[in-house]
Amino acid sequence: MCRTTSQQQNSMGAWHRGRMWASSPSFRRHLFLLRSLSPSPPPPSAAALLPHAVAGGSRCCSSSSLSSSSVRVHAMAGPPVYEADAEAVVRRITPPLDRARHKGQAGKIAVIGGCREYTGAPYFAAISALKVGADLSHVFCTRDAATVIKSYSPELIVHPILEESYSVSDGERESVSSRILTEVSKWMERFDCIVVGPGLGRDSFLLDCVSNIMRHARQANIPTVVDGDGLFLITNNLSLVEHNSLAILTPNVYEYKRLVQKALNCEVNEENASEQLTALCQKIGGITIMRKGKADLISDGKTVTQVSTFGSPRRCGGQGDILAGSVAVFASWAQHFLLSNEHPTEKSVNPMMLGCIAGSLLLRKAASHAFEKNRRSTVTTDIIEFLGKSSN
Ligand SMILES: NC(=O)C1=CN([C@@H]2O[C@H](COP(=O)(O)OP(=O)(O)OC[C@H]3O[C@@H](n4cnc5c(N)ncnc54)[C@H](O)[C@@H]3O)[C@@H](O)[C@H]2O)[C@@H](O)CC1
Ligand SMILES: Nc1ncnc2c1ncn2[C@@H]1O[C@H](COP(=O)(O)OP(=O)(O)OP(=O)(O)O)[C@@H](O)[C@H]1O
Ligand SMILES: [Mg+2]
Repeated sequence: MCRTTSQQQNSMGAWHRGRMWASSPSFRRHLFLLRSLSPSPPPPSAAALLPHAVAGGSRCCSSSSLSSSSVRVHAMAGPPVYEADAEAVVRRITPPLDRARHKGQAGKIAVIGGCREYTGAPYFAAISALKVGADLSHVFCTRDAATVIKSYSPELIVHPILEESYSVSDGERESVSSRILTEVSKWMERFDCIVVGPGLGRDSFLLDCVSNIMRHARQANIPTVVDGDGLFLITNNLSLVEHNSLAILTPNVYEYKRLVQKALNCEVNEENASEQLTALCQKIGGITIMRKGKADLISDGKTVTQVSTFGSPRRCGGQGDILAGSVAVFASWAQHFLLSNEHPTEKSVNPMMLGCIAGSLLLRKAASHAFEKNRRSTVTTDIIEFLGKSSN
């Protein structure tokens, strides 16, 4: 009969415990966290799961060559940036299509935007939120824009309540401003996330009113995605988002440049992209920023991650609007997912980061499908058509 020594028994026990740990849900949750949000060089076993590590926003080595020394070298040029396991993030935070659920439980989103010039942007953001899987999507826009946006889609709930300077006399400003805030506040508590800025325009009176709406959303703890002209607004008044952990900024290349100039008082540094992004998040405090570009670089000032799945070579306007609407839905799903999850490690994950990761991947996949079908004639509506096929 084969007899095992106590040392062998101990090591067998450890092996069994290891196997059980490896197959346990908490181990899988651990791996998921390492793969999607690892801020520092992961242990060797987890390193193998990382598709690749990058520094300064550009790819530098493959997983097989990921060693602590390579990470150290790149860490000198800014914190290492790992490609997020965005597929895993999307799978994990997307709620099941459960027959027991009722309308609203998969999310209620509002877009604050739409003026005389721009009606496409708020429509793209709001309809994308619905197509990603939210149950209700509202748009708060000016009167001029409302009829146009309604005519694009009967699915959207459109509130024609914002006003631009040209339609308000000096004497009316205060009362109109407070009426607008009262009107939006009635709805605010119902929203899981708001998107401020797509097609908002830059009228000073309108932006003052939207500043009040942002302050109200913050008091009500509503996650807020700031995009387009919303970024113009906050760049000139950073206190609107300072230390708001529920704020997500999604700047494009020009919006990022203006933000860096204003907040850091310097120019964009491509060599040290991740370090600069981290510094920007820390300077503003508490917020999450997704710097859009060839790779979407995402940080909350503590970790930096990126999504670089190839989407499409078409750069038609409106893709950022799809992204903003999608991020809003995913951020609210991530918040619900983490709140209903007991695991302590996952409690420390930032749901706003997960929302950005998931939104970025979805847009890129949809853009890729649309380009395959439409080639150079691909436009934003073509991409929206593929949001369903690209999600879970
Ligand atoms: N169909 C629509 O209604 C659309 C409306 N949009 C809205 O349009 C508004 C303005 O957004 P934009 O992204 O156009 O913002 P900007 O007004 O900042 O940029 C306009 C364009 O000017 C150029 N530009 C800006 N800054 C520059 C710089 N420093 N150096 C060189 N070129 C520069 C770029 O080509 C840029 O695309 C936003 O409210 C946005 O949401 C866009 O989302 C696109 C689609
Ligand atoms: N050079 C690029 N290569 C690949 N993808 C890109 C590139 N630039 C942007 N993207 C993708 O397109 C998405 C939208 O980014 P973009 O910079 O076009 O936003 P935007 O200018 O705000 O768009 P919008 O026209 O809606 O305002 C980003 O998430 C990113 O994934
Ligand atoms: Mg934009």
